[in-house]
This record gives sequence, C-alpha cells and structure tokens, in this order.
Amino acid sequence: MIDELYKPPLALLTDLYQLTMAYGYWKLGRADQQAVFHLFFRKPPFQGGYAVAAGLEQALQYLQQFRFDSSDLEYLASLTGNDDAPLFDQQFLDYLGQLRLSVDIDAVPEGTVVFGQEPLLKVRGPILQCQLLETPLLNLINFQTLIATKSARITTAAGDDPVLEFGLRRAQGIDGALSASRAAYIGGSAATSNVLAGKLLGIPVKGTHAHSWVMSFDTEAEAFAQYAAAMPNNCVFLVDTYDTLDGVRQACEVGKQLRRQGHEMVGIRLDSGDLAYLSIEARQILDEAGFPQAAIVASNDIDENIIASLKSQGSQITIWGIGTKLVTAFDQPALGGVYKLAATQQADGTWQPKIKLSEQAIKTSIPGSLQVRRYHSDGQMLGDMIFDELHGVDPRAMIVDSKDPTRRKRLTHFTATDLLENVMQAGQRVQPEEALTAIRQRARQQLASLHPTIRRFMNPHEYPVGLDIGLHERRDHMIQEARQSQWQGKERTS
Ligand SMILES: Nc1ncnc2c1ncn2[C@@H]1O[C@H](COP(=O)(O)OP(=O)(O)OP(=O)(O)O)[C@@H](O)[C@H]1O
Ligand SMILES: O=P(O)(O)OC[C@H]1O[C@H](OP(=O)(O)OP(=O)(O)O)[C@H](O)[C@@H]1O
Ligand SMILES: O=C(O)c1cccnc1
Repeated sequence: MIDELYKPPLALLTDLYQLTMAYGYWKLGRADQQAVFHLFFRKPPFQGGYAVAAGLEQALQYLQQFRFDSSDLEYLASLTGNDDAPLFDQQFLDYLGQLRLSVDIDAVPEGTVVFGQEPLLKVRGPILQCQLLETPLLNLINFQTLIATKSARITTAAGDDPVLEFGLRRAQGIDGALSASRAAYIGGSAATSNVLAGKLLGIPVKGTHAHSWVMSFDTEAEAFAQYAAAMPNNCVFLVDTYDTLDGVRQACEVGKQLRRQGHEMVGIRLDSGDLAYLSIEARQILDEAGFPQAAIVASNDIDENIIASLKSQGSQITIWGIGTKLVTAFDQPALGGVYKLAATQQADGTWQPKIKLSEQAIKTSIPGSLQVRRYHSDGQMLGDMIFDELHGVDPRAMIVDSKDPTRRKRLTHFTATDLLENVMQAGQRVQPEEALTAIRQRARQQLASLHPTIRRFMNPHEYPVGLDIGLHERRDHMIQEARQSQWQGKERTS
C-alpha cells in the first residue's frame, strides 16, 4: 500500500529525536548493543474491553524497504544545532547510508484480539536500529489497530447484517483512507466504497447512488427508472431526496418493471430522518409490493451505539453504510500505543531487564523479553499471561494483575497458545503476506470466543490479563530497588 502511494525509502518518516538518540549511541560506540523494545497500548480504545491488532503487514513492508538514500543524507547534513554547526557528523551520515536492518521481530498476527499491556510487537536487535523504528512502527500499528477495533464494535452491533464502509470522503487523507478501509475489513466490515482499496487490497467494493442523481432528473420516478435502465443488476434506490415513504413506493414501481425484464431490485437506501420508523414503514411497503427480499440499507452518521439503539427500536435495516464514525474512529481519535525499552544486553552477554517507574501503576513498564500466553477451554478465551522468555513461566502457573496485585488467577489444565510469532529475523521477513480474508476470519473467530460481557460497549468486564507470578515478583523487586536508590540519592544530595 505504502509502496504504491509513496516512493520508498521512507527512513526519514520518524521523529527527529530518534535520530538524535541514534547519533548519541553511535558516538558512544553503543550502536550495536542488543536491546528489546515492546509495542503495546495500556487501555483498549472506546472504553471497550478489547482491541483487534492490525497494521503488521504495512509495518513489515516498511521495514523491508528501510534505508537512507543519498537525498535523505543530504537533507540530514543540512540540519544544524543552535550554534549553526551541523547537527550530525558526516561519518555518522555515512554510517546511516550503509545501515541495513538486522533486527528480529516477534508479533501477534493481525486480527488477533489483544488487551492492555500485551506486546503486539517485540523488536530485538542493535539499540540504534530498535530506537529508529519506534515512530514508524507506532504510526503504522496504532491507526489500523484503532480502526479494526472500531469496525469490530460496529460489526458486532450489526450482528449478521453486512456493514459497508463508506468513509473515504471523511478519512484523514489518502493513506488514512486506505489504511482505514483495510483495517475496517479486518474488523468485520463486508465491503468498502473505496475503489482504490478494492484494487490495491482486494477488498470487495459496493456502491449505490447519491441524491445528486435523483436531483438531476425532473422526477424521482424518472431518476430510478433511468438508473435501472443503466444498471439493472445493481439497483439500490436512495429514497429520501423528497418524501422518503413516497420514494419507497416509487422504488417498488421501478422494481416491478425490472422484474418484468428479468432483473431483481437489490433494495433501497435511507439516508435521513428517523431510521427506525422509516425502515419499519419501508419494510411494510416493500413486503406488500412483493419485495420481501429487498434490502434496506441505512446511512447517516451511524455508529455502534446508534445501531444498537435502532435494533432495540425494532428497526428493519438489513445493511449498514458507515463512513465518518468508522474511519475517524469516533470518539477516540488515537490509540495510545507506546514503544518501550524492556531489556539490554551487557558486555558479558547477560540480559538486564529495564523498568520505567511512574506515579501511575499502569504506566510503570514491564521489564524483560515478553511473550503472551493465551489460555482457552471449549472455544472460550479465559485469560492471558504475560511472561518473560528469559526466565520462562513460573511453575505456580498464576497471573497477577499488574495494577492490583491482590487480583490473581490460576491458569492450569487449559490449552495455551503463545501469541507472539517470529516474523522477521536479522532484518529479513520470515513469514509471507497473509491473505486479508484469513486475517478477517481470525478476528471474527477470536471475537466469537470472547465472553459477551467483555465485548459489550458500556462498562465491559475486564478480560483477565496478568503477569506471570515470577515476573510480577521480579518486577516488584526492581520497583522497590529503584525507589530505594532514588530515595538514597535524594538523602545524599540534601
Ligand atoms: N430512530 C433513531 N434512533 C436513534 N438515532 C437515530 C434514529 N434515526 C436516526 N438516528 C441518528 O440520528 C442522527 C440524525 O441526524 P440529524 O438530526 O442531522 O437528522 P437527519 O435526518 O440527518 O437530517 P438531515 O435531513 O439534515 O440529514 C443520525 O446520527 C442518525 O443516524
Ligand atoms: O454518514 P456517514 O456514516 O459518514 O456515511 C457516509 C455518508 O456520505 C454520504 O452523504 P454525505 O455525507 O456526503 O452527504 P449528506 O450527509 O448530506 O447526505 C452518504 O449519503 C452517507 O450519509
Ligand atoms: O454507495 C453509497 O451509497 C455511498 C458511498 C459513499 C458514501 N456514501 C454512500
């Protein structure tokens, strides 16, 4: 997708501070020190109970083409510090010019249902490289994960009704639109109106017609008849340009003509007014006119909450056209995914876990080289354990809530799957591109194995995610030690 739109390489698609740190590591001779970083979010978006991982394919495509070309280096050479001297040594720029990624990456497959604190990606390799990748990886994973999650919520609300993604006109630019169409499809939408997304990504495309078509004729009846003549095999008539229920009757008349010609009207579209009332009335008119199979498509600023409300009102809508609120992730414009250092390798080859403290328990990081083990039974997801691969799982087989250590759960006698899989080794991709349909199917199957109380929109139950008890105890010890040395440092200086 990226390759199609922009000319690679895109190594400068990063925050300047990644390059200032890279420069520092290079100058100190630490560029190749091995490190582990994790990419994760702390809380699921939309005050919901889960997220759907997406964006890995674009991240891998980005990493495959990663290199600084001569024009990038020229640009970096032009940057200056506050003394007007060059920001970077020429030797460092030569080093960047030669740089080829050698990192290893483990990642959860796209379409996996994920929860707060769980690494979606683990990057291991020379610290300079790991650091440079922070910003583009977050850019690529945060947005698609956010939209795939929104789409999962919307399609969950829609149940068996198809959801059509109509967001292109309201999306955040070209890549925002394409990425949103892709992620929406992963999250469960059935098709997109975005034809370029159809061509580039193989997502099914669907379309009806706009009010302008109706307005361009003298009468609505003529507009429908002419549309039917032009496109007899794709007739969804937009009925609300003048009087909605009258429009439905006009659509039925044209539907009957179509039928005489051997074609079947697909349905009608409602785009304003009380969608519950109008769909119920429209259903009756369509049924009485002999069109019980005709679809009722609805659009107009719809989201998961409006779908749930319309369903509770007995709406007869059978297909949902959702644009703005899906592709702009209403009402949470960003996923707060972060990328944190979790371990570094020492000169003697041993790994040292790293921790960042915070006043807020949820922001204190999790040290180590992490993996997520998911426990299930009878097709239901029961709980996830975050453990440190450098130590393995503690035989006590217990998880401890990282925010409230009094909350613990034993996870034994269940089947377990490790979520992070190796996708890149020494800078080389080791897994082929996965079909979007397979990713979408994974999301659908995992969402179905999530308890409905965790899927619900308001005040969902919290899915059990915890630290392996051994990891919890080591982390707790590190927190105490770090606090103590902070305290001793203060004593010495006072
Ligand atoms: N029965 C309903 N229950 C809950 N929400 C509804 C119902 N019918 C429509 N809505 C939603 O209410 C909002 C209606 O928007 P608005 O008040 O602008 O009316 P409108 O019919 O779109 O008017 P306009 O003719 O200007 O387009 C939309 O988000 C729509 O999806
Ligand atoms: O409402 P959304 O979920 O974003 O779905 C896409 C909207 O785009 C089209 O109309 P447009 O918004 O261009 O014009 P209108 O609202 O005046 O019909 C369409 O009729 C939908 O209403
Ligand atoms: O095909 C449609 O009905 C459509 C496409 C984009 C936006 N609104 C509606």
